[in-house]
Amino acid sequence: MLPKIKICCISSVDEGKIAISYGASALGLVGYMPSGPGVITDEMIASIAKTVPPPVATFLLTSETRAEDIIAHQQKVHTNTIQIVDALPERSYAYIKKQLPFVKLVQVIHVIDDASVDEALELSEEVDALLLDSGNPNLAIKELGGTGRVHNWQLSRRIVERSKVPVFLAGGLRADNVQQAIDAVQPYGLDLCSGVRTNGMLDKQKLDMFFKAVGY
Ligand SMILES: O=C(O)c1ccccc1NCC(=O)[C@H](O)[C@H](O)COP(=O)(O)O
Repeated sequence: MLPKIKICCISSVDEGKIAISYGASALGLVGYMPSGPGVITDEMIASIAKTVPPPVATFLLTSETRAEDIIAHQQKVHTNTIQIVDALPERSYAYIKKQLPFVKLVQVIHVIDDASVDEALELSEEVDALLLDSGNPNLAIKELGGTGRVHNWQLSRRIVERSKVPVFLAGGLRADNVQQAIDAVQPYGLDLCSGVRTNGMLDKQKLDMFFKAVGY
């Protein structure tokens, strides 16, 4: 089966339609972040989300880490999935699921070292999917995604082999490295932002090359 493709940093209704026309299974809509190129307003996230047809998932990327703030963020924009890009100190996944039973939860793991593998496998018990990215939450200004960098795919492969839930691979994916990434990691899905953009805009030629490189 071909990996699902999530196109992230969607910034308008038009970009969403273009990504879907190439075969995207999910769109990423980036809320407020401490850094990164893909942030849009919550009003724009809500307007894009309501135009997306049912088979395509809408991921709200939130940097909130308290359950009530995450719930309030989703209730403002009405996506069907929440992508949590930072660690939740209170591990409040069960509470969020109880409050939002029809919304899927995806936890981002920034893959840095062996501890990231342990963290991912522990959290795979709590969420609907994992997304392995290349940020650095330990910096003074947190880097929580959209870096354009690849990480250590051997660590990601170890997570995929043992995770109880589907795993998306992100971080620096492009048409010219995606097949190598698939072979190395065997993820359920792929997620990318900078690899299909030119000067911040979705680039149809790069989208075409990326989807073809994956085998669509
Ligand atoms: O793009 C951002 O501004 C951003 C900031 C903080 C968290 C996530 C962000 N982007 C969304 C994503 O999940 C990206 O698709 C993912 O990080 C991969 O990005 P890239 O390496 O540029 O393909």
